[in-house]
Amino acid sequence: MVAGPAVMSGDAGIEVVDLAKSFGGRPVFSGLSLRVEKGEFVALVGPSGAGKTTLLRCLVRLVEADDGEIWVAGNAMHRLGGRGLSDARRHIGFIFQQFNLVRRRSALDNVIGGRLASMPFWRVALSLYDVWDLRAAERALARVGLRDRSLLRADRLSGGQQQRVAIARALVQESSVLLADEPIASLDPHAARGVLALLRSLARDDGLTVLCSLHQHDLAREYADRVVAIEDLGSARAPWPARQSM
Ligand SMILES: Nc1ncnc2c1ncn2[C@@H]1O[C@H](COP(=O)(O)OP(=O)(O)OP(=O)(O)O)[C@@H](O)[C@H]1O
Repeated sequence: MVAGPAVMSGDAGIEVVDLAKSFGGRPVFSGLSLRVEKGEFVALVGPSGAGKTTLLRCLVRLVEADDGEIWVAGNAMHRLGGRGLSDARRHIGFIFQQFNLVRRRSALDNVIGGRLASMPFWRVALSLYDVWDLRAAERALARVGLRDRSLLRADRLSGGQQQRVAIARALVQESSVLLADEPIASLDPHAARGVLALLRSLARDDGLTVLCSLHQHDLAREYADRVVAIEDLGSARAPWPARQSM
């Protein structure tokens, strides 16, 4: 990894420089560079196996890159460790295809879960949240259009509503960057459009930086400010035969 200042002087929301990752000696990508401006909604497309999930996970160091620089919200993620890395991750929202909600807990409880890292365990176990946390969770649910669903159990909500709860959980972390990995893959077309419209609004109206992997190129073009193909970002080399299946 390249040495450098711990805080980026530029103003990108996300910047990746010369990133390389292989698994067991098989390269997924190398020399991959990407810049996403603050407040920009970028859709990441590419064939199955091209490395979209790997790239998103590298950004938060859930997967360790072999080489390169990773800057997210001004933090040099590639240089951080321990507490510094945890603190940086706390302000990066990660949205998954399968929502990852606690099904038997209310929407509100799930959203408050986004603040767990800053709460003592006993308060979480007893659902003793302070007023500030509650208000923040209610605001986040209102922002995603679910003010009137806050007390419903997550498994009583539709797929689109569950994904909105997951987005609210990311918002309550005070994230300035949202990483979304196939967030609409489990949704019907109507709900999928609703989630993409919400991500677009969070970028345009709230200034969040959004990087979202998608398979549907038409929806990517319709909703994102910019569509990037992972294979154009560097020497992306999906392990054969994944690229062949396109
Ligand atoms: N933990 C791992 N160990 C070994 N190989 C892996 C691991 N994670 C991913 N890969 C491989 O890396 C390549 C990229 O996978 P990745 O999931 O990032 O692709 P993707 O573009 O997100 O695909 P999809 O669109 O199908 O989700 C694939 O060939 C995959 O098999």
